[in-house]
Amino acid sequence: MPAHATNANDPLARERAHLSSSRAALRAMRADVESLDIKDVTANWVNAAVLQRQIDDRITALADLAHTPLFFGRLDYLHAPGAEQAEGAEGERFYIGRRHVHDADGDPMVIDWRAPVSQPFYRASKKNPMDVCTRRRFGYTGGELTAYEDEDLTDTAGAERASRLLQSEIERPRVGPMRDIVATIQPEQDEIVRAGIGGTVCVQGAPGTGKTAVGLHRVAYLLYAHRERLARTGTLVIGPNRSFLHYIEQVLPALGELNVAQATVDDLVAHVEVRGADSPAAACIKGDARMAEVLRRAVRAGVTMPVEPLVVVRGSRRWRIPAYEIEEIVSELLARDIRYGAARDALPQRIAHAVLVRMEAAGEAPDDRVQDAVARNAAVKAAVKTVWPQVDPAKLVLRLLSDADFLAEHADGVLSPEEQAEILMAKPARSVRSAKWSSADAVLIDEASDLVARTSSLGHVVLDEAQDLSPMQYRAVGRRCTTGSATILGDLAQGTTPWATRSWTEALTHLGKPDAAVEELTQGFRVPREVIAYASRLLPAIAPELSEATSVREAAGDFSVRSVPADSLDAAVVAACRASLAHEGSIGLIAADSRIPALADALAAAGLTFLAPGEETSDSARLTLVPATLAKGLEYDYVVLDEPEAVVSGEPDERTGLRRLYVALTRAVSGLTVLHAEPLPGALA
Ligand SMILES: Nc1ncnc2c1ncn2[C@@H]1O[C@H](COP(=O)(O)OP(=O)(O)OP(=O)(O)O)[C@@H](O)[C@H]1O
Repeated sequence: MPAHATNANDPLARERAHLSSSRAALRAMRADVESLDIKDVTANWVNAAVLQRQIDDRITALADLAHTPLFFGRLDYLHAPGAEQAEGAEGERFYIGRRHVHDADGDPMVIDWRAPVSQPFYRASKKNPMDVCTRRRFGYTGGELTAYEDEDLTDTAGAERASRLLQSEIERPRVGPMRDIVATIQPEQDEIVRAGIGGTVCVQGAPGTGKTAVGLHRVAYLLYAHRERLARTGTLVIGPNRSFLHYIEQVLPALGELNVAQATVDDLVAHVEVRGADSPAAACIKGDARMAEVLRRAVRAGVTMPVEPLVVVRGSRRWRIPAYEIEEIVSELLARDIRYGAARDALPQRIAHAVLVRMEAAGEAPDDRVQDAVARNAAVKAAVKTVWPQVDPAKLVLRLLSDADFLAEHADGVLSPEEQAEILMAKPARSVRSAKWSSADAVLIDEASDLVARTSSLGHVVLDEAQDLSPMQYRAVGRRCTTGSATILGDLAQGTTPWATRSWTEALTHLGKPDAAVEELTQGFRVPREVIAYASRLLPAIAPELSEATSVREAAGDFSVRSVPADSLDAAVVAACRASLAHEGSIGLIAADSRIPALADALAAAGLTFLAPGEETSDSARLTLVPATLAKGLEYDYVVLDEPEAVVSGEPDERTGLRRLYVALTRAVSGLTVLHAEPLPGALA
């Protein structure tokens, strides 16, 4: 590998020249956009504002970030693949980067990693070279191109060699928020990233196998391949909590995608303010898919068959529709698979039609306007109001949860009397506003809302840490992608809710995508070998069907488990944090939620400043104090884990406790120190 570029014949010097001219081209592209004058092309201020926003987004997307290399790879093909594959570029050689860059003539200098021509960069092998003869990877130090590495894919005799640049990228210490992995996406990951938009993909993967990374890159890929369609229909990334969303929020913008919404499941169903909490037993029942049937019955329960005929007066004439005829119309609407609200909206026209039939029979010739007028007639409106009353979803759920008879009527044969008793409010609330709603209640209201009026569907939804969702929550996510597709990411071993997913097939059924393919990722990129082996001792107790993850990290982790006297635990934890701070990278002190106040005091007394999860670590603030319940999905270079037994006993049952511990044990990239005063949980010892 060339050490340093000295002259123009040096390949590294030539690559650097290509880098600087590509950068210049990118600056020119940005300058072009900045100089656009939209005054003359927009008719009104609304258009102007929309256009200006698009322009601002584009200017942001075109920023040349000093520390993110403009290209990270080069492919030399045996035959020119054609401009159609390569963003208009001709020839056999392509530079692969985060974004497309072209010169003043419009000729591509850097090809987007998502273009078809870039795919062999991730997938080609000596066994299947995909018409590529050389794959070149570039190494950067602080934004400077400093190295390259070639793989000759035509040399089928030579063995596949692990790439040093790839390895050093994987082993790089972590600081700050999550970053993209475009330069090093692995073949098994790339298959998921580039899977077609039509199908839903579900990924089971052990901690650190790149599920989150893959999900985010998949959104970026789909936005590239189906830009217009997704601009219309929208994309959404769903994560478990705010701190997690903060941690991942910069990945897509770094890939040039600024318009992907992020939310938690609670955000999606925020019809009411959540101020209460359920017992685990009540939450399990409220999250059970059987609740959908209870709600369906309750929503339609208000529909009553008329007993009186309907009389519509028009001018000097009276038109009489007998009760049985309205009953027929109502029965027909009930039998149809349409939303309660849509059926209610259709009812006046159906009744008006019956009136019109009579008018015609009497020799009149009414037109559409007459039908509309009849539909708006006060008598028709009044009939609709009694026969098919309006449903307020929150009021309906409130009634179900506070009126034992109403619940019994609609849960009959669905929920046992004990289950019904469990979900009834101890103190029935007077109104929707004053009720102490729980987050499971909000999901019920969302289901009821969808029974009344269809929830609009997005083009693609990525659901991360899916294993924690209840069946009712899967349904809530599923109705947001009925006409689109989804990427479901999770790990059954990390399910820490009492209703955690037992099987992906079941989850996908609740989601409404029973035919989705389930893929598995097994190569771990985060956790050192020794640490993952230690954490995997818990697998027989928490997810016996899953196999242990491997680790692609070569660097041996710093790993120790130390027993200390109870009265010196806090001091030992502080000392371990201090020792970890001697290394570069981020440090996470993970502890049972109940231990957080004591540890916060101990850190403060020792003069160590610390952050809360989700707050951005930086070179000057690298220590985060993490309650075990917020550790999911996050990672730190060095982790200090306080008192495992407290993490386990902080949960309602042992299996959940051990799963919480499994999550905490698998956050470390370079080192893990476990400190305990109580005996370690049996499954670990
Ligand atoms: N191909 C790759 N190249 C380099 N780094 C990678 C690659 N895949 C994943 N990583 C890194 O490994 C770490 C773990 O990835 P990620 O958080 O996506 O895993 P996960 O499967 O979602 O983990 P968890 O189950 O713990 O939430 C991240 O730092 C990610 O950037």
